[in-house]
Amino acid sequence: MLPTIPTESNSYEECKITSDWLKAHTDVRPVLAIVCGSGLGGLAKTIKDPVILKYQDIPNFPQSTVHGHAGQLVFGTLQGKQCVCMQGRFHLYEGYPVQKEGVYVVLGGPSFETIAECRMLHSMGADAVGMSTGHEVIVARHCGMRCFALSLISNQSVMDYTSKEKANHEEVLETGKERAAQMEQLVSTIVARME
Ligand SMILES: O=P(O)(O)O[C@@H]1C[C@H](O)[C@@H](CO)O1
Ligand SMILES: Nc1nc2[nH]cnc2c(=O)[nH]1
Repeated sequence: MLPTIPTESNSYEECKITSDWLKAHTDVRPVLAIVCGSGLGGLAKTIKDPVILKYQDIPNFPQSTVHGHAGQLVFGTLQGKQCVCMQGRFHLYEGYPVQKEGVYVVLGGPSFETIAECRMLHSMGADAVGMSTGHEVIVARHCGMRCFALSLISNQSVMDYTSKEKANHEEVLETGKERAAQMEQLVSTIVARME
C-alpha cells in the first residue's frame, strides 16, 4: 500500500512533536544536513557512529516512495562534524508540496479590509495582509540594512458577506498574547544562533 502523502505543510505543533522525538532518539545535534539523491545514499554509509531512524517510525514525517531511496535519517559525524543525512528525499512529482510560500500584501491601514477588498486581494494571490512589516522592511532595505521579518498570522480575513465575523484589533492582541511565548523563544533562538 502506498503511504499517505500529506498535501499541507505540518503545523508548528506537529513539527515540534517530530523534533522532540528525533532529539530523544539521538544525541547528535547536526550543524550540517545533507539530502542524498537517487543512488547517492552511499555518503550516509561513511558517517561515523551512525544512528539510523526510519522515516516510517518518525512521527509526522513524510515517506519516501521512490525506488532506491532508503527512507531514513542517518545522524552521526562526517569529517568531525555532527551531521544528518536524508537517505531519500521528497519530490513534487510524488505529490509533496514545495515549501509553502505565501504572498504578504501590505496596505496602509489603520482600517481592516472590507470583504470586497479581501476577495480582491485573495483573487490577486495574496495569502496574508498587514499594515506594518512590509513598510518597515522597505525603509530598512532603503537604508541598506539586511532584514529578516516574522509576522504572526493573527486573524482570518472575512471573505463571506453572510459572516457575522469582523477583523478587529482585540483578536489581533489576543492571538499575540497566545503566541507571545513561542515568538519570544523563536526570536531569542535566532539571535543566539546569529554569527
Ligand atoms: O504589530 P502590528 O502593529 O503590525 O499589528 C497589527 C497592525 C495594526 O497596528 C493592528 C491592527 O489590529 O495590529
Ligand atoms: N491589513 C491588515 N493588517 C492586519 N494586521 C493584523 N491583522 C490584520 C488584517 O486583518 N489586515
